[in-house]
Amino acid sequence: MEFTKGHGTGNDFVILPDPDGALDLTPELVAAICDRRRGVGGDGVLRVVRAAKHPDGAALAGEAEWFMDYWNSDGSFAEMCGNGARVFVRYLLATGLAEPDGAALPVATRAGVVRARVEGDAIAVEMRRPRLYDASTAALGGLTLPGTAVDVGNPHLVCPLPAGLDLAALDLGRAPDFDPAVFPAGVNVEFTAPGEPVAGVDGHVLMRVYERGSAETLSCGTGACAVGAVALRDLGRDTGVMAVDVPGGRLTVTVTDDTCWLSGPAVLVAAGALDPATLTR
Ligand SMILES: N[C@@H](CCC[C@H](N)C(=O)O)C(=O)O
Repeated sequence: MEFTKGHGTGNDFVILPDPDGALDLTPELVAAICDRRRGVGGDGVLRVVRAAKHPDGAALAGEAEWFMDYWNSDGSFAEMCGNGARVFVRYLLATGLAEPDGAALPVATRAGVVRARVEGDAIAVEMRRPRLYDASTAALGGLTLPGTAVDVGNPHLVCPLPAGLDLAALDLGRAPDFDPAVFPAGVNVEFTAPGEPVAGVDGHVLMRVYERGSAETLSCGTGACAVGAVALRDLGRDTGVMAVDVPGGRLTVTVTDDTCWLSGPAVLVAAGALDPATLTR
């Protein structure tokens, strides 16, 4: 089985080319591939499959040639992955499966079609505008932190830390508790703190994330969009540009009236072949 390894601000993925949807990908195999000691290692898997050849992509085949079949490292599915979409597009362009013709490149996902463009070294993806829909809480190490539930195609809970709490000192070695009545399918939890002023943007936020299905990661693109939208609301704004710093680097989030652009580096670092039989033995 051929694979390529890539990452966006340290959110890393194993990319599996499967144009005709012929791979027998199971949750067990995905978890084995993502195992950082016995497998290739990654926060998730991106299967590159023609939309027409995947049951979840077929309805979108008229709008996008390629479907991003995203899996978390524990073998669960997610509707959307912002950094994954950016790395997916980097892969399509690097392998010639898509041409950088100046127009936005459509990619089908379980959360609908997203559109990507190349911005110098960065790849930007246009997703749905984050929908802030509820107040909720996350509990972590004896703390109960109020937050905002946000739908970015997948579920998020954004919890700004109270003054005096150190973002870097949070122990994200175990999952935060959340209200399953608000998040029946689980949730990605972002913890945030204000950043120093940055030129050229409307605000700057620092974030760490505990991802549903992947534990703490160095970055989460949809999480950054959720954080950007909450920070803009807290500034009294509907739209604007936010710099969101994650442990793996900086993402730029632009919230417009209708959509949200996520921009940042997307890099392919290795390629090879793996033997599923040895991984699952
Ligand atoms: N890291 C991703 C989000 C991946 C999916 C998430 N863990 C979920 O289950 O919703 C991103 O960059 O958006």
